[in-house]
Amino acid sequence: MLERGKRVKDLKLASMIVTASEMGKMDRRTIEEIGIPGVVLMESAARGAASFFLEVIPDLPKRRITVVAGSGNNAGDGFVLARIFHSRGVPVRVVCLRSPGQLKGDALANFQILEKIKVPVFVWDEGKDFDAQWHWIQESDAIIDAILGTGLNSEVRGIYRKIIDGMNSLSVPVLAVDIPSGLDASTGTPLGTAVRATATATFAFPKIGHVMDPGPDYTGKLRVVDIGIPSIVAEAAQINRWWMDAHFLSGWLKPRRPDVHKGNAGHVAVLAGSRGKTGAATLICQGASRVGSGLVTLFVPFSLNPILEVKLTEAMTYPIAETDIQSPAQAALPEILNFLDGKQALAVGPGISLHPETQELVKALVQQSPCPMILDADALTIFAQDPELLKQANVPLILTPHPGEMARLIQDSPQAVQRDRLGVAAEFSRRYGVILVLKGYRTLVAAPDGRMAINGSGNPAMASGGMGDTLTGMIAGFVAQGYEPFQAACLGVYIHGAAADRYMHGVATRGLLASDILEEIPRVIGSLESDAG
Ligand SMILES: NC(=O)C1=CN([C@@H]2O[C@H](COP(=O)(O)OP(=O)(O)OC[C@H]3O[C@@H](n4cnc5c(N)ncnc54)[C@H](O)[C@@H]3O)[C@@H](O)[C@H]2O)[C@H](O)CC1
Ligand SMILES: [K+]
Repeated sequence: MLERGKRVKDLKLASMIVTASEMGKMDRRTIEEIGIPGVVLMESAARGAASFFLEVIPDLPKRRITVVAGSGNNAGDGFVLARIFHSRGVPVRVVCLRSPGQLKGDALANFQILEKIKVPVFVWDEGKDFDAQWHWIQESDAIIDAILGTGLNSEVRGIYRKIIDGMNSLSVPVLAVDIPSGLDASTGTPLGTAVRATATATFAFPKIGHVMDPGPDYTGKLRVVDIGIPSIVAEAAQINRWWMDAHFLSGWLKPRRPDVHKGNAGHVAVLAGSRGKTGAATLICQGASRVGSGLVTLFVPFSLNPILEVKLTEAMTYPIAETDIQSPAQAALPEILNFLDGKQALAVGPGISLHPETQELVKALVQQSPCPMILDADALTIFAQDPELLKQANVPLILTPHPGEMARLIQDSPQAVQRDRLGVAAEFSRRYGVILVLKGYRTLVAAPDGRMAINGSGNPAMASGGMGDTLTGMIAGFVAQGYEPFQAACLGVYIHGAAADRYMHGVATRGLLASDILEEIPRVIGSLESDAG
């Protein structure tokens, strides 16, 4: 879980997720333009890391701690940590993987202090036998990884690789400074190899590498340590990538007016369902109602109407013309368009089938709908052949693909999507001018203007049919209540996962039904409303 530093100044800033280079620029501006010396940042970083590490391993002071250091400022943080523990009488020692002669600046200054206070330092000699030196690290009860941080710039090889792999083979907790060594801070990909940390203390802001797969497997428990980067520097960085949690969304939910009524709390129209797929339509409608929409109407193929009248209570149904496979027919277009006048959102897709007539109906709706549309499931596949058609919309579009549907939309493989989730989502959103919700572990919400939100809620129990339908309805519900499409998508995505978290808290990692989370949705909304104070 992502834990916040104690002093959260600006919630939006506290939710920023940065790349290595964005962080490096903020460090440099803080030091060179604002005038906070690097050693002060280094001291703050190490002291924050020390207190977090002591929280994670309370008996740390009783352990033989080895700081394994590289050659840059990540090592510098490690040297300060060694000094902190040494000053508390902890049997700490330092193993330098590079000659101290290569150290410079703040790292060298802190290394020289270690020498003066007689902290035991061992300098690894690559010319000597590995096993004869390995005991310096092996004889540890805890290891602090200060080898590489955001300065990683190539694949880890040679002695660094051997030592990192060796550390990973020990059954000793490894506490990472800033980023597990070897993990690319900007992507979450290990470059050759990476430390599998028990916990990571990172500085100022979480990095993409901490939260995007497989980064969390290496990061372990994460704490963001506030080291005093001035908010003027963070704001000037104009980062538009955020971690989505209650902090980030707090204040987004507009208070309900006392005189609100079902006629002015948003009317969601839904086009979903075909023979054998009536459950999807049901879940969309219920998701939309549960986030607070005033009214929900489901367009349903005529012969299925009696079924949906039984399955739905709060939502109304509007029987429409159907094809020979009981899916929505093209002939339904005029009635649907006429009904949409004065409605605030149209959700389309789950279970409607790929019947040619249904495809033509959906394409016509994208061109002519008077209200924003949320496209999911079959509606996404319909556009996979020709995503350019999405540009014909005169209203905002929100697309909610899972990786397989995303792959079809970009004519590539799901593996290619998963290899670069942020890049694929951002590029598709920008190119077609749509809000793109790329579902999966750490669902992403991308906007054409470059905004990107990474979802922090949700759990593996959500891997079950119907979850996406519920989400589609929730997002449509927030659009219908007047939230800007990016915000509506963020609220839907975060609350959807948080509702699943609430329901499954302490239960299991499986067995969750999409309908189970419906009752939890207002409880999550309630906690966000109370957060807003
Ligand atoms: N975020 C902050 O406000 C602060 C961060 N600090 C720490 O500084 C490091 C970044 O330090 P930097 O000197 O830029 O780089 P590293 O220490 O991460 O790397 C050292 C050095 O390693 C070499 N290198 C790069 N890739 C490889 C490789 N594959 N194999 C071997 N060697 C490699 C390269 O020469 C690098 O320069 C940040 O993580 C924080 O820990 C500040 O101390 C406090 C403020
Ligand atoms: K590190």
